[in-house]
Amino acid sequence: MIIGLTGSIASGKSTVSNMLSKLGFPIIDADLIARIVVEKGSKTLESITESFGEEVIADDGSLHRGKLGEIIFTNPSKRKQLNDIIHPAIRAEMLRQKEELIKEGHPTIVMDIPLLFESKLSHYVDKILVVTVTEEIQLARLMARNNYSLEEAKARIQSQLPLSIKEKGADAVIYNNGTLESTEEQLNKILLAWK
Ligand SMILES: CC(C)(COP(=O)(O)OP(=O)(O)OC[C@H]1O[C@@H](n2cnc3c(N)ncnc32)[C@H](O)[C@@H]1O)[C@@H](O)C(=O)NCCC(=O)NCCS
Ligand SMILES: Nc1ncnc2c1ncn2[C@@H]1O[C@H](COP(=O)(O)OP(=O)(O)OP(=O)(O)O)[C@@H](O)[C@H]1O
Repeated sequence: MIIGLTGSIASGKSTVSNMLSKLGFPIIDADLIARIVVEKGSKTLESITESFGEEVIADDGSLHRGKLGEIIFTNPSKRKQLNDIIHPAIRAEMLRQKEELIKEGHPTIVMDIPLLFESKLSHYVDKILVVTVTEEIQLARLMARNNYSLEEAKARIQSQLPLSIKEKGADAVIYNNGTLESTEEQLNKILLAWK
């Protein structure tokens, strides 16, 4: 069984993914892959530089994530431009890792994909688990975690589909507004039901 773990920015996907990892499930992490495919010297980083200019490259030749983030989270057409460059590479690596884990004989695999719905990747997975929070808590946690201003945090939240829509497309929903214990309890119940 392939579990698709999704939600919105700062809703708690990594928190739940860490819990699943501790339970022994192998995790395919789209955010981590997104970092690997743009490493120095990669074709993808070359394409990004061609489209966005040297201003998104740091002094050491690596991607300046802050600069690129400033551009794409406030401009939908630039965001699409980046997605068109980087998403094919991310998808290819996610599928490669999935095949490898299946070959290794893992009965259950978790794919942590923030943009599962936006990128229409539901067919990659058998069950969709959405981690949700209230807008208020999401904003507060995002500002605290990344030191973002209200505007920066809102821009990032608005670059994704609303959580209310993602909840409707879920096989199960974890409400991550309370304690970590409460989140873990919900997760355990869902896993039991899916056994
Ligand atoms: C623009 C980049 C360089 C900014 O890097 P930064 O370190 O500030 O953010 P990070 O990568 O940790 O992403 C944080 C969160 O932002 C959200 N996010 C990232 N990219 C996008 C996007 N293109 N559209 C909407 N939300 C996004 C996701 O919820 C993600 O979990 C980076 O987010 C990126 O390369 N994005 C494109 C790849 C992508 O779509 N990743 C999402 C998972 S496939
Ligand atoms: N139940 C909780 N109680 C308190 N803080 C929490 C809880 N769940 C998550 N957090 C905190 O909220 C922030 C966002 O959580 P997390 O990083 O898991 O979200 P995410 O969905 O993976 O975000 P992103 O899409 O940006 O990768 C983190 O700083 C995390 O420590």
